[in-house]
Amino acid sequence: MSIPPGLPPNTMTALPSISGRHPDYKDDWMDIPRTKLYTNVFVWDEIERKILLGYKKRGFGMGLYNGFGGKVESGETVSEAALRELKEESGISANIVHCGTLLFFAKGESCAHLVEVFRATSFAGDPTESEEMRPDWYALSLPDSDENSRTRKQDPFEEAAAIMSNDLPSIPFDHMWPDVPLWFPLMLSEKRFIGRVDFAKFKDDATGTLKDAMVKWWIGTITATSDS
Ligand SMILES: CNc1ncnc2c1ncn2[C@@H]1O[C@H](COP(=O)(O)OP(=O)(O)OP(=O)(O)O)[C@@H](O)[C@H]1O
Repeated sequence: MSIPPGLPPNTMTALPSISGRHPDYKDDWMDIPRTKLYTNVFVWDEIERKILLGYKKRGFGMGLYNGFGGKVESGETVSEAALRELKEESGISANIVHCGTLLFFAKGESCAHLVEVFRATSFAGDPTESEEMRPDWYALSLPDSDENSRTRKQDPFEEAAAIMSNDLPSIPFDHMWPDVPLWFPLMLSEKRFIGRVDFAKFKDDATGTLKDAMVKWWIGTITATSDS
């Protein structure tokens, strides 16, 4: 499948890719009226095997865990916005590296989120709760999938890390945006990725309420040649 509309069109072949759709969704990518630029920063410590996530206390994504980020304000670069939001929401500073570009659109909304994702493994300061986010450390791990558990069992370093594991809680993937498990493993393995996920409201069988579900998605790993 080719790179979805709305993503940087001149990106070199992005391979391999992960794509899928909801069984009840037959349409193509939705038309996006407008796009706003956002940042999202994930900070982890390779040695202590821990990752910092924030619990969103208000507004968009309230009740979910995520990296730290927000809207890019006029006059600032994307990296400046990423560092500002990280500091405002978590109290820390970090050496950030850009690793992904993700486009999210929910049916009926007036605006899509174009999210520039950054990673950092060196940082300064103590995580501090803000009005918007409550930061906490979680044990560094991959989301559960057949693929991940297969590779984990084969990797002696992962096994050793699990044995030495800290007492931190595991990453609450069930209380994060549903797209996170699609690209999180790419981010942790320091790959570069682009992707798009469209959402629509579906009835949640368990609660009977309408819930945003992923209806169409595509994530591609950017090959090394795209830098040239
Ligand atoms: C749909 N799938 C998604 N998966 C993962 N992350 C997602 C996301 N969709 C949005 N995000 C992130 O959610 C934050 C919203 O930021 P948000 O609080 O709205 O921005 P900002 O802090 O500027 O808002 P205020 O106006 O100050 O409240 C920001 O990090 C953005 O990257």
